[in-house]
Amino acid sequence: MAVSLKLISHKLCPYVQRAVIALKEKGVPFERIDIDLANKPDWFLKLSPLGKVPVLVVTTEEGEVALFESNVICEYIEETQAGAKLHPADALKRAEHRAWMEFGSAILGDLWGLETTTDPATFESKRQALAAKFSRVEAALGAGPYFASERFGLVDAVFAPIFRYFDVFDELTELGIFSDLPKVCAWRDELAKRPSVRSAVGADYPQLLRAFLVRHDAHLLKLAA
Ligand SMILES: N[C@@H](CCC(=O)N[C@@H](CS)C(=O)NCC(=O)O)C(=O)O
Repeated sequence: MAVSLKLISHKLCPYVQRAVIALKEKGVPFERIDIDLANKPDWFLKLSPLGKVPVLVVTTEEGEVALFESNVICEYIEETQAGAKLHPADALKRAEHRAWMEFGSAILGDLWGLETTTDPATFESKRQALAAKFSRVEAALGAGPYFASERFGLVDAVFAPIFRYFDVFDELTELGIFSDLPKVCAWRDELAKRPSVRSAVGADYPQLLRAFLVRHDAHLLKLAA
């Protein structure tokens, strides 16, 4: 039914990257348009009710629909596109996976501010909140290599970009979030190898994220110094 898909995006955004991973896993062609979030174009503000990326513009014979909210976009891709199934067939399992996708978004809620804060106390409380959330992830993981064992799915697409964010932090300093979480570490390593993840996140990502941290004079950089 969809005639073309256009993803409005930003290179550093992990919400965008989960949608890109879903599209790549399905092998769906799409156009990616990066915008400057510090200077949002008017055409984008008209499309995006919250002024946030990603937005997936779906063009059909009937016209254009702009979808927002990354998890909704991922679900739309799963429901409408051929290719590998990214959700379990069982309704209860599928609901459980959707809950963990939301949990991934909650982790990003704690992450925002950790990378840009200049206040050590805020930094420490966010670090602890993240450590607590990842210990819940550890308890939820099975034998691996992916969230639902052998099959890569949307929960993996949500967490892979989150782990790539932490990879950059880990090059700077030891945050101690993953040290006692062997299943999380194994999952993180496995996801980093996935071709869809590598192409969604991009080889220039660490460099761009480091430049972002410098621009914000992040506390993280002071820990690393
Ligand atoms: N709940 C949204 C969050 C998206 C989001 O926060 N995107 C950030 C970039 S990573 C954004 O567009 N920020 C611009 C702004 O808030 O002005 C989703 O899942 O799509």
